[in-house]
Amino acid sequence: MYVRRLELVDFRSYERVGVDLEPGANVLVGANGVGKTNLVEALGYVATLDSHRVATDAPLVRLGAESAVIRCAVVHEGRELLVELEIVPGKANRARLGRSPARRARDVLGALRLVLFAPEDLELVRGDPAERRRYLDDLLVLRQPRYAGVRADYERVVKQRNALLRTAYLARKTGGTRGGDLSTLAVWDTHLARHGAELLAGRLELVAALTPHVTKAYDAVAAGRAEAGIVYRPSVELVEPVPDRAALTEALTTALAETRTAEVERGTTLVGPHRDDLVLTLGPLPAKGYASHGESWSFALALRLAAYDLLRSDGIEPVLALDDVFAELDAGRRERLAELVGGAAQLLVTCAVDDDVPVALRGTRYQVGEGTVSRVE
Ligand SMILES: Nc1ncnc2c1ncn2[C@@H]1O[C@H](COP(=O)(O)OP(=O)(O)OP(=O)(O)O)[C@@H](O)[C@H]1O
Repeated sequence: MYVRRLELVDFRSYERVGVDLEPGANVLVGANGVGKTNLVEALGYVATLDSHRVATDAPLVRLGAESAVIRCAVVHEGRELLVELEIVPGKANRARLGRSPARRARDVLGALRLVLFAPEDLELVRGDPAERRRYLDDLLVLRQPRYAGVRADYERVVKQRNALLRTAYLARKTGGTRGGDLSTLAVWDTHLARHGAELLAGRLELVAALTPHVTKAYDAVAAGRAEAGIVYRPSVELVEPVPDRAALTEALTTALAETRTAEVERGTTLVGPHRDDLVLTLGPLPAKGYASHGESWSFALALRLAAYDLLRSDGIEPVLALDDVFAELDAGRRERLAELVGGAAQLLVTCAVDDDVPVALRGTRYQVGEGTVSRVE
């Protein structure tokens, strides 16, 4: 799979820009702050409907504009598909696939499979569990787009259940009588257990498939230092490593009953996949709190390379984007990384200085200026 063309209107710093890309390596060069990351961020957004830099859509729209458009032509198995997304902050995104409007924006998921590694990914190792849950869920959706619906349903249930618990909590605190009614909580428990089990099952299956790829990728990046592992840590007790949906629903239902008093006391939902973590280990130690800067960086890179490898083993070779990566690496690691990714169907590399990019990856070159991208022949 590769992106043949990318067009942006009012996205980030770009008023209007278009760039034809090539299979193989594409190197986007430009001074700091000219908009290189904005280009790969736009493609990442098409792949996941999510930005790797911001949690809300407003910063993606150019200052002073009302909406942003990302349009890209994706070639897969010799066929070209046009994907268009209009981002309207505060409203649902609009999307087109080919010539037809999509019913929902999430219908575009699966059209572009792209794995992006960026400096922000250090947070995968050092940051809160939410970062690692997002990594897993984005990958889950990239592999099986139907999980976008599962994820959205689960998030909606948690939000509504939390609103109910919070209202009761506040009513109790203020001594009021209104809003303290928890009679519908049992209904929300049922929904939470059902959608939560679905999401949890997806994550557990994903982690089982991903683990050997993470170990292998870290070994390749860090050259035989401690072995890297990943362990899914659920907020409920599981008897088997990958239980079936019914067992997971049961486990969540039991855990909700057990924590009911604490949840009512604290006014929030304390069990479910939104409280889980993916623990990263280096040898016998957790990476978080123990790994050095270089090890953390290698682990974050290994997580992305493992995602790329897993998607590739599913049968569709994804696009790989490396944002500002090479400047962080010493010469040995640069060469090792170049060897690992050199064969990608399409590789997008951003950098401020050409010399940072290993010779083997210097394919098609683009000069990025303020609001412009031009190919260097
Ligand atoms: N919504 C927006 N409207 C206008 N400009 C924006 C918007 N969001 C970001 N920018 C501008 O885009 C620029 C950052 O672009 P980007 O992050 O792509 O830079 P870069 O070329 O990757 O830089 P570096 O090499 O430093 O990583 C900044 O100058 C920022 O002010």
